Amino acid sequence: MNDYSRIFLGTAFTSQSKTEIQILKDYLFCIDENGMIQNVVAPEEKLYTTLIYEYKGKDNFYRLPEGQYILPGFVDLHIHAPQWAQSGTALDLPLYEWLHTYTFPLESKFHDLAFAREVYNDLVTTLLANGTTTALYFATVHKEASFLLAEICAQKGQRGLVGKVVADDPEQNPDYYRDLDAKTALVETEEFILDVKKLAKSTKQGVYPVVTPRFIPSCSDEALQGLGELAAKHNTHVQSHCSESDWEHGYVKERFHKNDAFALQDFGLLREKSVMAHCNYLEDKDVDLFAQTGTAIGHCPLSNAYFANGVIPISRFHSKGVDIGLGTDISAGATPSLYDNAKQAVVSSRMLEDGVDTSLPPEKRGVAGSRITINEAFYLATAGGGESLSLPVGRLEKNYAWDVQIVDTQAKGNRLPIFDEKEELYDVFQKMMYHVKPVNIREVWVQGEKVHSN
Ligand SMILES: O=c1[nH]c(=O)c2nc[nH]c2[nH]1
Repeated sequence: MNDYSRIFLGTAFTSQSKTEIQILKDYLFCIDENGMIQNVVAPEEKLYTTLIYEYKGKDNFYRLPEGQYILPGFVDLHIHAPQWAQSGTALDLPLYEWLHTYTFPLESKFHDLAFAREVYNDLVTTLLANGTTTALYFATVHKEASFLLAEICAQKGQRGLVGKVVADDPEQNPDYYRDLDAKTALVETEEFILDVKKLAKSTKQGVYPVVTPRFIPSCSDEALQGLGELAAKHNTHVQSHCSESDWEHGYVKERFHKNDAFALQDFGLLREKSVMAHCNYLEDKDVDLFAQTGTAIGHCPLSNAYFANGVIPISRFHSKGVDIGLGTDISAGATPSLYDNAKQAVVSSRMLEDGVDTSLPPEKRGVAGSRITINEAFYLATAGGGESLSLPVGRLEKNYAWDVQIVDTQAKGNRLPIFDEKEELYDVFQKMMYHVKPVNIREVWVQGEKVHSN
């Protein structure tokens, strides 16, 4: 007698490699009490009929209806939770002005816990409804409100990795929104790390504290150094922005006479569990340093269209062995959906390959070899995100967490354009990646628990 806490029978899609999709037609997924996938059983295996015989008709046996499919839950590798309150506005300014005119004033309001609760509750619910089961969040400089975000993730069942933002440099941050000084920032960061680690003990899917220098321009040397030490001492994840725009990349070069990657490395901030957002201006030596240290890139294609002043050569960086995942970068990217960002990642890569200035001859217009496919974008949103965080999520395989979204291609209100019962499953997959909306996402599961249904 097998003893699984749940068994799902359905057709699923998962990454086989960075560029290939594995189609698991009518497979059984056997989940244990810790919410981990214990077994993945193909119809041709002997065990298949035994398991169906044992579990069919029981409450813990789930057979997907016709037209529904299982995808891994998405991993949002870069998102500013407080900025949900301004999502869709103010995208007409360059980064520096956007931060000072709109973003810092908004984030400063998160000392108000009632406001923070309202925004964070709504955001976490919205992300789950969009199929995002894991998120790597920037909160604000406020320790209590940042902890509240971790608590809301814990309550709602999302795997949240949360950073109390550090921004202490009085030259670069307004008086109304910054840490008092480096020492206070470090003390509060350490308290935050310990509080979230304690919360994690009672949270099935896990919540994680993240050391979060906003970006080099926001932080003093003392804060950057201390944060590197805290990350090592408590073995935490680290996140920041890196080589993000002409202005930011230039600022770091002027201050340290080197690129962001090497400056961050000097402060101990490039680690196996580090994720750096954007990274559009990495040179080959920076990419090699990322690969050596295990640092990952959080690719945010929609945000990049507004603030990066260029398209990141994601295909080249991927081929150099760096882990890469996908981020919404709310609110510089104005959508909570990683489906939208996956599509944009493909589109941006195509524009980089072909070029955009039609006054140039075709052979001079673009950067050859830059395109990625929707398979690769799916990989970034799922397995790539899991690898970037060193967590067993983003794949439908034994010993991975049961973090999934169940997608209904026939949902009323957004029926996908599938007109042939015998449509190739790979075509169904592509149509899902291009057409799914929250209305299609029937259920979301994290660590073996249902956290959203529609
Ligand atoms: O897209 C961005 N959003 C931010 O909030 C931010 N802060 C520094 N650099 C940033 N980039």
